[in-house]
Amino acid sequence: MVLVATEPIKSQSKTVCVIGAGPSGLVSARELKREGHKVVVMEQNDDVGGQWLYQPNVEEEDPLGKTKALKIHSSVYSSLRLDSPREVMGFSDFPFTTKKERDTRRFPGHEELWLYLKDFCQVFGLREMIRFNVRVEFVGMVNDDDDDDMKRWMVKSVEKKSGEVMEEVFDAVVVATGHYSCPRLPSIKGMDVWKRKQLHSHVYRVPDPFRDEVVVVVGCSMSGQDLSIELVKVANEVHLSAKSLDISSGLSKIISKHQNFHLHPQIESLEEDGRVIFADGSCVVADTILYCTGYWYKYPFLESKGRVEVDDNRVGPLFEHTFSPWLSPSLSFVGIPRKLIGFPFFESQAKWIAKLLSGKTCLPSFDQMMQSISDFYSSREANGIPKRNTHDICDFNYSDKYADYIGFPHLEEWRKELCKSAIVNSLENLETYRDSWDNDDLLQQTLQDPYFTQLSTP
Ligand SMILES: Cc1cc2nc3c(=O)[nH]c(=O)nc-3n(C[C@H](O)[C@H](O)[C@H](O)COP(=O)(O)OP(=O)(O)OC[C@H]3O[C@@H](n4cnc5c(N)ncnc54)[C@H](O)[C@@H]3O)c2cc1C
Repeated sequence: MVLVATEPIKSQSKTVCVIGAGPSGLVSARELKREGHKVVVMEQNDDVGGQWLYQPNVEEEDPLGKTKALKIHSSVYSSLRLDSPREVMGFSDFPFTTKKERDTRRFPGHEELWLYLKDFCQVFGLREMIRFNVRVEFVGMVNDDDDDDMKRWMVKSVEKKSGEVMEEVFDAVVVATGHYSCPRLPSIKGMDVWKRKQLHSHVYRVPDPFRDEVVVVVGCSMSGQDLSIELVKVANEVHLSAKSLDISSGLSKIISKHQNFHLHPQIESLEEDGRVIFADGSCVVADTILYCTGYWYKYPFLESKGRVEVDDNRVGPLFEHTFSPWLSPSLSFVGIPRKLIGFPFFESQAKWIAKLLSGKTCLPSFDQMMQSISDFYSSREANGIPKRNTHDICDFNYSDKYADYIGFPHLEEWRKELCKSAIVNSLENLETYRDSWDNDDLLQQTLQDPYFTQLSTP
């Protein structure tokens, strides 16, 4: 498509509020700083890392996450290891290499990624831009009636310890608040009358509380599989309820290895006496139901007057999952797409936003952005992809197309190959794929790539 660009914005340096100091917010702060913008990052936690800042104490959190204000951001559990090899995860000029006396595994535990993000902050001098323990409670336009393309934004925040409220106006806001914190629950008959323990994986940390229990795990995606495999070692029985019984051979192998591990179809109903009845008529009396059923996108602080809304987990309308046609370039979102190689993609989003704000590039016209969004929705619908999966992008061509908008290099072929290889391995050898790598040639080629020998400089 030939794009008719809107006028580049005039002034070079902007005041920008980035909300969130997870991977998306950190790389946004770096790119904005590099472009000469004045950046304030507001982070509700007391350190950087987002999901990767492990929060072990979940006692105060509502186990089903139904309450309005969640206290805990991270959904990471103690034993979690990355599901993609470390080599594919790093930002373009800051490889996620191994360090002495750290977790040097190819699929390291979560703490290693948190340390990588802390190193990233240190090397690029990001900490001084971050206000910790500051929660953003309101973001709204201050000049909505103006025709001015460049809206300005009121950001109201609360310092969590002192309760001090701040109101500030910024030229632009980058929303980088993540989307794996607000539990999404299925609607199951009898859920409200089932009196035993029900919780969402958001508050699962360790297997011990489930020792000797009968546990029903609902949902068979990565967390559902990982947690079932962990629980089967301590629980009396684990019953995994999946939408489809057509599971990977890797999962089948594990189920057949354990006599106390059972696969079921979806739950039909929950009964007051503790029974869980499945769609095929089978039934168990369970102690606990653990919902591994995903998360909602949520922006409770954002007052966009209907210009960006979440409808059935679609955040929109957003051009390329990043820009609202009405509110760009002063309002943008980083980190919305799921299932792509995350960090390099967040980096390309951040670069685009930073260059737009400094007027070095521009967006297509309003009509073109709306048309592109509409075409995208139609093509997803034609392919039978439900609205709630709008932001699931499993296609490397998409990240390449995205990179082309700003002249960011395409993902290296080795990254794509490593990623695909890990997926194939996990489908076959779910229990062992993180520790046994059967494609040594590919790995050797990868490690010779200049990416791993370049120096990371701010
Ligand atoms: C269990 C689990 C396993 C995962 N495994 C992998 C994996 O193996 N590989 C992978 O690439 N990805 C994985 N992910 C995805 C992970 O979310 C991304 O890697 C990454 O953390 C997304 O970064 P982000 O910065 O967009 O969001 P987050 O990491 O969620 O960071 C958002 C930040 O915004 C802050 N924030 C939110 N609201 C506010 C507010 N109102 N005011 C101030 N601050 C706010 C939060 O405190 C947080 O620090 C996993 C996710 C989960 C839950």
